[in-house]
Amino acid sequence: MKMLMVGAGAIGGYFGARLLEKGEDVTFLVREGRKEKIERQGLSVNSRHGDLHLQPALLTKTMHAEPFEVIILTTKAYQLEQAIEDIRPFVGEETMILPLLNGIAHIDQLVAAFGEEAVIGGLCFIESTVDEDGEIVQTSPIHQLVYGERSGEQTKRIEKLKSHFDGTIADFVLSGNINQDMWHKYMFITAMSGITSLMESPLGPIRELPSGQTAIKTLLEELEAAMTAMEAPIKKGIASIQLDKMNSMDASMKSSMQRDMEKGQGIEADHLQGYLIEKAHEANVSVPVLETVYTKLKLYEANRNVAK
Ligand SMILES: NC(=O)C1=CN([C@@H]2O[C@H](COP(=O)(O)OP(=O)(O)OC[C@H]3O[C@@H](n4cnc5c(N)ncnc54)[C@H](OP(=O)(O)O)[C@@H]3O)[C@@H](O)[C@H]2O)C=CC1
Ligand SMILES: CC(C)(CO)C(=O)C(=O)O
Repeated sequence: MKMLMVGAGAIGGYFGARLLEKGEDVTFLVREGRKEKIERQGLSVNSRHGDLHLQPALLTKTMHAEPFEVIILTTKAYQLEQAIEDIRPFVGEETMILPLLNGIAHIDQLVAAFGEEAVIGGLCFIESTVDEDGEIVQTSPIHQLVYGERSGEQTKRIEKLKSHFDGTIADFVLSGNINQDMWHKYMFITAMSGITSLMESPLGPIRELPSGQTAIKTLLEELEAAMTAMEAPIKKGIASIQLDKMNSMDASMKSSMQRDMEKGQGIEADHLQGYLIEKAHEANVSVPVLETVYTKLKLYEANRNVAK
């Protein structure tokens, strides 16, 4: 099955390398800078699940290639508009588009560009980053990719995809309710990235403080209220399940947003927190902790723009 991984960054590089390790037919769509780097030094993954060093097939947007059967999108949300234009030549009638971005707003963007049928659902749980040498560093035990038809059906194409994902040294999970899974992950990451970025701390020290525990709980409750008002397909009481999850995670856990801020890079504030604030306002749901988080993120963005 011909797969195109769009982006060879923290998650694209990781899951793409794992699929290549298994022997799958994966090509990376990259931009010039990344292409030169990978051609020069290879694609290296340093992971607690085993290191990899590969020389993968690379494509840039101006090169010719036949359409791919599956295109896995792993850019940041603020890079998606350009990525949509760049992948158009590689999308055929039968192509499945599988986004792994955090958030939910990108689904409408992709459906508008490629149609309802082309877009399947996806998300991932992994703690991964690209270091200063361009190598991928994957740290925590979890390295899970969840995917499925947004209709919830077990179609032939999703079964085929499963047969190619199965057996990879990473946890590829076919979901029968990917819409709900994506909303739950959206809630989780909005809180997790929000609180760790606001406090500039890994999760452990925040949640050990009673006030930190209250802040996380209140934020999750605000998110559940906003999503409920939006009629998102979430489980009732999910905020408390996610609080338990955050309390059971490794104390050293950081969010990718926080790591990006530490590196002075762009962040997905509007795609994650901003989108939900807009929807909460439309539904008259009050979200003061979420707004506090968002203010911090917007100040970071403003200072970063001044420093550029
Ligand atoms: N990192 C993590 O642990 C997790 C991240 N996520 C989510 O996954 C998504 C990706 O994050 P992450 O992997 O950290 O981001 P990275 O910045 O590490 O990787 C994004 C990659 O996409 C590439 N890219 C951007 N636009 C294009 C394009 N038009 N064509 C080809 N390549 C392109 C970038 O290339 P270039 O090198 O040229 O800039 C970069 O290598 C985000 O939505 C994030 O929230 C979800 C779970 C965990
Ligand atoms: C919280 C985590 C690491 C879980 O996958 C994540 O999604 C992120 O930081 O973007």
